[in-house]
Amino acid sequence: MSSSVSPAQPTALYGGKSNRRVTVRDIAAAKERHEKWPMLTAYDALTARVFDEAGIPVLLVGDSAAMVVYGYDSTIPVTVDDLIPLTAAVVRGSQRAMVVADLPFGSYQASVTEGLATATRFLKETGAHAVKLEGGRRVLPQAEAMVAAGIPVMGHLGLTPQSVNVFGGYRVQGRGQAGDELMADAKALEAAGAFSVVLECVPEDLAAKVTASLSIPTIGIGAGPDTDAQVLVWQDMAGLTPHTAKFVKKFADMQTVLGDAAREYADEVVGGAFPAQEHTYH
Ligand SMILES: Nc1nc(=O)c2c([nH]1)NC[C@@H]1CN(c3ccc(C(=O)N[C@@H](CCC(=O)O)C(=O)O)cc3)CN21
Ligand SMILES: CC(C)C(=O)C(=O)O
Ligand SMILES: [Mg+2]
Repeated sequence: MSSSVSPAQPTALYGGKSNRRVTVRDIAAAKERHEKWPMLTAYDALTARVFDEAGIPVLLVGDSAAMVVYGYDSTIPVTVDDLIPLTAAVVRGSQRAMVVADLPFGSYQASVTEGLATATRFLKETGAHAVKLEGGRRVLPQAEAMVAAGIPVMGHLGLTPQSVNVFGGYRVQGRGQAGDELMADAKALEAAGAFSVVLECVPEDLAAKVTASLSIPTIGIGAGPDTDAQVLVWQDMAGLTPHTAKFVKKFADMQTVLGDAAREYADEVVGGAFPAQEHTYH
C-alpha cells in the first residue's frame, strides 16, 4: 500500500493550520492559485472525523449511500429521509470540512419548488453547507433558484448515476459530440452560479478542456489527472468495496484488515482468550 506524503507547501485547502470551516471562497481561491484538492464521501460521524483530521477539505454525503450503506444496487432507491440522518452525522463528526449534501433521485427534478424545498431541508435539518445535484441545462432553473436562495450548488455531469436507466449501465460519457453538450452544460452551471462541478467517467481530454474553460473548480472521478480536484467513494479508496471501476485506486486494504480483526475476535471468543481479566469488571 502507498504511504501518504503531504505537499511541502500548504495549499489554500490542504495542509494549512486553519481549523475553521472551509467555505466556497476558499474553494474559489484554490482555483485561482491552480491548487489541486481532495474530496471524499462520508456517511457517518466517525469516518467524517478521520477524514476531517486528515485534512480533507470537502466531504460529500453521496447518494452512493444507497449502495455502500443501504445495499441497493443503484442510487435510485435512496430517499431524502434516508440521507438526512447520515448528513447530520457527518456535520456533527467534522469541524473543518465543508459538508456537501447529495440530493437524491426524485427530490429535485420535478420543479424549482421541489428542488428548493429539498435543498432547504438539507441545510436546515443537517447543517450541510452546500448541495449537489445531477445534470446541467435540464436542472438549471433549480440550480439558479438555490443559488438565489443562498444555497451553494455543486453540479455533476458526465456519468450521472441517477440516470443509469437512460445510459443503460455505468458507462463513460462525453465521447465525441456528447463532449460539446457536456461543455455547454458545464458553462451553463457556471453561469447559474454553481461553485464547482463534478465530472464523472469522462475522457481525460474533455475534462481538461472543461477545467481550462471554467472559472469554477472541476472535481473529477474517472476524469483523468487534469481536473482541479478529485473525489472517490471512501469505501472504494480504502479497499472495502469488492468490485470497483477502473478509476478507483485502493489506498488501503480495509476488507482484509476488518476481516482479519473479525476472525481473530471470533477465534478468541470461541477459544476463551477473550475477554481476559483486563476486560472484566470485579
Ligand atoms: N462504491 C461506489 N463507488 C462509486 O464510484 C459509485 C458508486 N458506488 N455508486 C454510484 C456511482 C456508480 N459509479 C460507477 C459504477 C461503475 C462504473 C464502471 O464500472 N465503469 C466501467 C466503465 C465502462 C466503460 O468503459 O464505459 C469501468 O470498467 O470502469 C463506473 C462508475 C460511480 N459511483
Ligand atoms: C461519487 C460522487 C461524486 C457521488 O455523487 C456520490 O458518492 O454519490
Ligand atoms: Mg451521487
